[in-house]
Amino acid sequence: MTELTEQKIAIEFAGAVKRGRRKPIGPLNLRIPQGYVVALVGPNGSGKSTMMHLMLETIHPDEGNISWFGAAPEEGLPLTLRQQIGYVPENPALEENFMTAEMAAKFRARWYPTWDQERYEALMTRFEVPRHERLNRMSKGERRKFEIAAVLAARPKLLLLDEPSSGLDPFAWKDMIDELRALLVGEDVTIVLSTHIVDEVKRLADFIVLVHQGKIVGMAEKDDLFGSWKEVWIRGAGPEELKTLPGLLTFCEDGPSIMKLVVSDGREFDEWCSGGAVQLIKSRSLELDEILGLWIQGHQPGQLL
Ligand SMILES: Nc1ncnc2c1ncn2[C@@H]1O[C@H](COP(=O)(O)OP(=O)(O)OP(=O)(O)O)[C@@H](O)[C@H]1O
Repeated sequence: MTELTEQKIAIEFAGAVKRGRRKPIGPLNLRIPQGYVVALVGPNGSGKSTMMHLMLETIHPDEGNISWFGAAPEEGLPLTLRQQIGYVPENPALEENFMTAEMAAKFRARWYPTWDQERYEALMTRFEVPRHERLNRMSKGERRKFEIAAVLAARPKLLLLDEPSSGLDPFAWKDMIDELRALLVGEDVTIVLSTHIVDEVKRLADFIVLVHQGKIVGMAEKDDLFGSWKEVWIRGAGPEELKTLPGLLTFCEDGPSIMKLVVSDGREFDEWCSGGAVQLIKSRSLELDEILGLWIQGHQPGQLL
């Protein structure tokens, strides 16, 4: 993709800090490129939902600022922009609890000028959501399906999804992924997604932002992250020889004269290996949780921040 500096930016955090948490969240510095899917990942309590609320302006930063599509209006988010932001919260809003899905959809149709009733109907049918049930009487998954149908029907320019698949059965989960992917093809929409589901990251995200203890550890392109870090087993090199291996992250002995390594750049490793003295026994790509673990420890993947 084009360099991030040349990209249009949907949301920018510039030194934003939110206090009043057990630990302050921030300072956050982040540029979310327009038209891409950015997955916020990180342990529980690291600050992902707080970042969503800052992006929605349901809370304000105590320091620094946030801008939307290149503007940081002093008087806050203008109505016209608010109406272009769709949000699926981690826990559904209480205000709509006593409405049926139909009533809540009517309410939202008035709020969003881009509301697409046909799309809403099609999604509700596809998800098999009971239309005349009060939202607080729905199962957790049914309620979540309504939230997703309603947020997609609003055709937002910026879509904030806080653990959207929580409570969804695998069929509905696949439908949701398909719908989100379809949305990305046809429209100039930016999606920020907070998730703990590896498959969701793999299937949707363009970029991954790792959040840890209220700080942004970094932002990387998903394909770079998944493609390059590898665990390899070799014979014929000890700790001394390994000093010459570029991109070595960790190593340990794993049997007689066998070393197990994690390397950040598969190609550099292949070149290093091709000298002849070192024998490659086997290799595997790291899983996301392993990659994130190393990243939190301070090993840097190709980063954009
Ligand atoms: N309304 C609030 N008032 C004060 N502190 C809060 C509030 N909401 C969250 N926190 C605190 O802020 C920190 C970050 O919470 P946040 O919900 O943003 O994390 P998260 O990364 O979304 O976690 P999870 O993965 O569990 O959803 C936590 O220490 C939490 O206790």
